[in-house]
Amino acid sequence: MPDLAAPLPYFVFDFDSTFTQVEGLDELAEIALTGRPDQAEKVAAIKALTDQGMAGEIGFQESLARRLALLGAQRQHLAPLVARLQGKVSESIRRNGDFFRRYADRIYVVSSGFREFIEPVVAAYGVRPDHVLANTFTFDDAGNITGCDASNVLSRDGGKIQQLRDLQLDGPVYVLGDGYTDYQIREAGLAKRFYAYTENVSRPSVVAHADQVLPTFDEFLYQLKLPMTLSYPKNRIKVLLLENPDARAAELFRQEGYQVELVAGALDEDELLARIEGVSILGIRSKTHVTEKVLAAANRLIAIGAFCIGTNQIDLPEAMRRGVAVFNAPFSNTRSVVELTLAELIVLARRIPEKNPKMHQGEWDKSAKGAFEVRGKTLGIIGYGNIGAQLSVVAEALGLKVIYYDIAEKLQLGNAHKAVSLEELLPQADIVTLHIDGRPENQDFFGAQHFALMKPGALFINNARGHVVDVPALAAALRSGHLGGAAVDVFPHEPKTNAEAFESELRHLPNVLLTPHIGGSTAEAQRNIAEFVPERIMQFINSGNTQQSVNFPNILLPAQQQAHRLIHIHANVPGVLARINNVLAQHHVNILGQYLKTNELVGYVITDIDKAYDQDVIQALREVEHTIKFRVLY
Ligand SMILES: NC(=O)C1=CN([C@@H]2O[C@H](COP(=O)(O)OP(=O)(O)OC[C@H]3O[C@@H](n4cnc5c(N)ncnc54)[C@H](O)[C@@H]3O)[C@@H](O)[C@H]2O)C=CC1
Ligand SMILES: O=C(O)C(=O)COP(=O)(O)O
Repeated sequence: MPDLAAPLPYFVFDFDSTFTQVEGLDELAEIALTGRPDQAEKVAAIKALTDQGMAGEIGFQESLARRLALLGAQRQHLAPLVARLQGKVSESIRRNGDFFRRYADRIYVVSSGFREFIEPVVAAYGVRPDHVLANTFTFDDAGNITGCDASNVLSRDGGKIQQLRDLQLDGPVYVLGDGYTDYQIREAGLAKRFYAYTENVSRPSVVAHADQVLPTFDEFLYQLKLPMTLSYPKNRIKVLLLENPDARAAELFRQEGYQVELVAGALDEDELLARIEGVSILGIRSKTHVTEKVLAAANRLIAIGAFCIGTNQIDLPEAMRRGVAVFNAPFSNTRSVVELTLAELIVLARRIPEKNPKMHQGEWDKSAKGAFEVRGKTLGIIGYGNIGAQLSVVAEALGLKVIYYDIAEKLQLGNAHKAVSLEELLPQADIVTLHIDGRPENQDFFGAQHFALMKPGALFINNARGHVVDVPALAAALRSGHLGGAAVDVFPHEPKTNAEAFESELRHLPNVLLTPHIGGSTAEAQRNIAEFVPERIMQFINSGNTQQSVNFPNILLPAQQQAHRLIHIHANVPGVLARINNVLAQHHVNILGQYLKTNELVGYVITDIDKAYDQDVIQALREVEHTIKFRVLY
């Protein structure tokens, strides 16, 4: 870490694949060879030579000479090349352009690439031509690029070392680059530190020699406590994804620059406790329980993503008290559960769970006994939420009569009839299906007295949560023959992974269809969930938007240009907003926009303030009484 009271070190940047995302010569080859049949082959050969040179496998001069011979480029290709490179400046360098303009005196770009394309690209960032050290092309009279100026030290092996010697910089030098030749400057004793820059390409032989690895330029600025655009480097945000959400989720988080770690199954409390430290985003599905103890150990947790609908597995009030926002995917898999339920009620009505295994054993049991059409029968839906209500509409289309019961007032859809109690619904229904949520009060919601109220021969379906049904009572109702059959997708105790055995007293009962909690397990649902949840979480992290959070007051404040955004989460006690605003007033900070919303436990304030503020105000805001979490977003 430099002593920033002293003059800054000199920063020596490589250009190709560091300042820009790509290699200039590779891009030039693509432009020059456009439309030629051998384009792909030649570009591939040039790229291979670039890599060999960068990794130190062949000498730099050999790599360069061989690439130029293959190139066939002309002067007229340089303007389109510059335009292309201007659009391919590394993302984190682009967003921290102010740094380059502000410290232009201390910045050099030293590259074995070519001045003709480097100078105009870095000039837009305030880097002066005399601080660009690079090769130059040679041309023939027809404008063909014939090679490079051989008198330039950078065209030779060890060129960067010699160039740094010639520069005679009068202070410590920090080199940032992706290539072996960048490391060699440090090896030769001409740089104090070498940072392997891996935002665009990571070469093991280079990373192995680095003092530090930089996944982004934000990380460099953060480590050196230099001014930066983001308040925190995204590469420091760790995501732990459990229970196999669709691969798209990890892809989206990685695209955002986060570090992602995957665990195939669920984790129990002890296992999660061992892994939660340092995690900023935890992704789970229905099986991992996020308890008070886990939340207490989660020292960096910002958000939990439930890659499913149910959130009963999360201690939501405790998450709230700790300022951890929870998001789920309330709609993405509802259709899948509806389709499964429809399939099940027909399959049960035809007694297929009994007939199918018999067929596999060679037994031909053709009979109509106990089989019925569902048309005209009554479907009793308990829990008329997103799934229950959608099922109601589709079931009516099949010719079922629908009766439903919900503790909340719900709009009845189609010709569905509302029952005021379970006692009213159960004796009327030929098929009863549960779609209530798994809140703790619903533990053992449906028991022996409810099965007794059902019609003899009626069917029972539970695709909601295992613990809402008294399973021994269900087994007894099936064994006694009172119920005609059941389909069950969810169980009080479910295996954590596919490697564990499934135990239940429902196994081996007649006309019982058992499925391994697959109500939402379709390609469509999983893909939708894997897009929806990361999007919500990233919106929360980047802009403070808590829309559709399960446990946080929902706020959406439009982004303000030229503002800093402060996020303040506090215990919901009187006077906190006044205290926040007192601190801002005392520090003469101008508020550009502000929004407060509270729920029973927490208050959530987004404040946009003027660009100009001193650092003391941030500390003072952190110290406001009853603060749970405070973040500067940008
Ligand atoms: N098997 C699977 O793979 C899946 C299971 N689920 C489960 O299905 C549940 C329901 O999902 P959604 O319809 O999307 O949720 P939702 O929240 O839209 O609907 C739940 C409804 O149940 C009602 N309710 C809750 N407790 C009740 C009670 N004791 N008596 C009567 N009504 C009650 C609520 O008022 C609400 O209207 C989820 O919470 C989840 O546990 C969801 C998706 C997939
Ligand atoms: O969405 C839900 O609540 C579900 O029960 C689906 O759970 P899963 O993602 O399959 O563990």
